Amino acid sequence: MDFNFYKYHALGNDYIVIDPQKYKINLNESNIQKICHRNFGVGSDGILFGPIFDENQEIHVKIFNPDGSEAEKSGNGVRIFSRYLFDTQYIKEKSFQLHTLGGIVAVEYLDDSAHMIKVDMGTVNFVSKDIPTKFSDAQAINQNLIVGEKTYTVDCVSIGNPHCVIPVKKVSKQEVNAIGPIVESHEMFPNKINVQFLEVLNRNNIKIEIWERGAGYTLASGSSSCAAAAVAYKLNLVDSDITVHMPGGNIQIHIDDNWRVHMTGSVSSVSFGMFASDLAEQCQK
Ligand SMILES: N[C@@H](CCC[C@H](N)C(=O)O)C(=O)O
Repeated sequence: MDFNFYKYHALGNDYIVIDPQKYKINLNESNIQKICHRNFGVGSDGILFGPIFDENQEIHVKIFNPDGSEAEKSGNGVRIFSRYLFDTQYIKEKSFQLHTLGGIVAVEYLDDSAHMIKVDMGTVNFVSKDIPTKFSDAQAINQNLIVGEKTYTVDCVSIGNPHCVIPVKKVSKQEVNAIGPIVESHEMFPNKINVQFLEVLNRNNIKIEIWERGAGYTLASGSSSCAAAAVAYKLNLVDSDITVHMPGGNIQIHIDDNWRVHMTGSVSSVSFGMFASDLAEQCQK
């Protein structure tokens, strides 16, 4: 039986997979918002729409935030989508390449059931205008960001999607919920930005709290883990193998000599199902 949607989570960061090869749907902004809504829809931190095959039969995925915006990349999203491709037998090999708007990622299944997945997330980029930010320094490292009455020292980076990392003594959910939405839409970030508060525990462990662009507070984020680890490494606060601790669980990061970020983490299946008549009819419009 073919289902309309599949749901997975990666450390509590949950995504709905909708497969255009199996289910026809009009994924406009309003329909995405409805599906992701935790009261009016199925509920999730985003939608993964794929596989979409190009002329070379290479696989592409589109990543949507719950506000309906499209993200260039998602670390948990690519692992979850890779697990879907494994579960539905689109991919039978141990490794393959997946295309996202933010670049190609190399995926490797680490066990026979694809519960642990390793992804080469690509190279980190600290160049202010590439991220993009409006900082005048070439690199968006150690920049002052005025948020209300307070000035934060922030470090911004792109791993395909944009991130603003705020190193602090101790991370708190309360602070990320208060400051995150302001930083996300700050005038210094023309495409908006994902926000992480970063606490360095020791040279191999960091802790983050996350405010995601287009999604809000999330329990975990793969690209945020890459961004925060890369900033901590750039500031020489950690070594190249880092465990990122988040409220939903841990992700392992390795940064190689060329600043490529390798991310390893789990994926769990949650449910599959059908959109029932009211939601289904709305989403065909
Ligand atoms: N949950 C993701 C990030 C999803 C995209 C992000 N909200 C954006 O707009 O860039 C992850 O695991 O990386």
